[in-house]
Amino acid sequence: MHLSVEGLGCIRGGRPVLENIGFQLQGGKALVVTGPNGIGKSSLLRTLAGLVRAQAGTMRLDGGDDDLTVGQQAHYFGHSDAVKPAFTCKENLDFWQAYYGNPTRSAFEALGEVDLEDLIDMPAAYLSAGQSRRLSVARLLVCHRPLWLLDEPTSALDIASERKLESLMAEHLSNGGLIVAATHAPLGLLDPDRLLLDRNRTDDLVDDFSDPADSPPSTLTLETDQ
Ligand SMILES: Nc1ncnc2c1ncn2[C@@H]1O[C@H](COP(=O)(O)OP(=O)(O)OP(=O)(O)O)[C@@H](O)[C@H]1O
Repeated sequence: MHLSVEGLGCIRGGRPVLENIGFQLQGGKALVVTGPNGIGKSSLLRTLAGLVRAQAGTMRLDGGDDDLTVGQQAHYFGHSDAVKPAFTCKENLDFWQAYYGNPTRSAFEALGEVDLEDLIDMPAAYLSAGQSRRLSVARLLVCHRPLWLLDEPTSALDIASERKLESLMAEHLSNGGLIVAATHAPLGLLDPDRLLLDRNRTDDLVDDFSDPADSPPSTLTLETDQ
């Protein structure tokens, strides 16, 4: 499987946020996306997920399902946990499994992986921030989707849960899956490709009060091991 992104651009709030972003990612590899606040890391992940419209460019998952978009073949793990508070942990995972299809682990098994099995019948509203994040991690495990789009996945996780996420990401990659992760923190991924989003320093041309986030990232550094 191979993810190919070329010339990708998106507009948010009427302003260009991403322009001409491109990268290639082989199955079994992770791409770590870094860059300063507001540069467009989350926007890139949301565009890949199909949650923000691509204004320009193409994205393709070769070796995937030609009838599905890239987003339909991806787990999107965003800043907010995709958790329904009135549902129990099991009901949340059962919902996603029924919605996504391609079941892999049961809710009980997935909760066991993130050490939440004792809370299987607890309404998600009563979970702590870290427990809710772990429930979101469990969502990745109940259905197979080859591409994981992870936005700051370790936020709110304790050290043990970070280590667990590391091993789950490694397992996904060793099964030929792909990961695109936006992060400010090390994720413990072995030998990932890297994409740095940055702007050219054209501050002389910009008045003192303009927000640097007003210009889209125009410097793109891509390091691959391919
Ligand atoms: N829903 C939205 N509507 C309009 N503009 C948005 C929206 N979400 C983000 N933006 C703008 O898009 C730009 C990129 O934001 P984005 O969240 O992608 O950055 P980021 O690199 O992920 O930042 P951070 O490191 O702070 O998470 C910012 O200028 C932001 O103001």
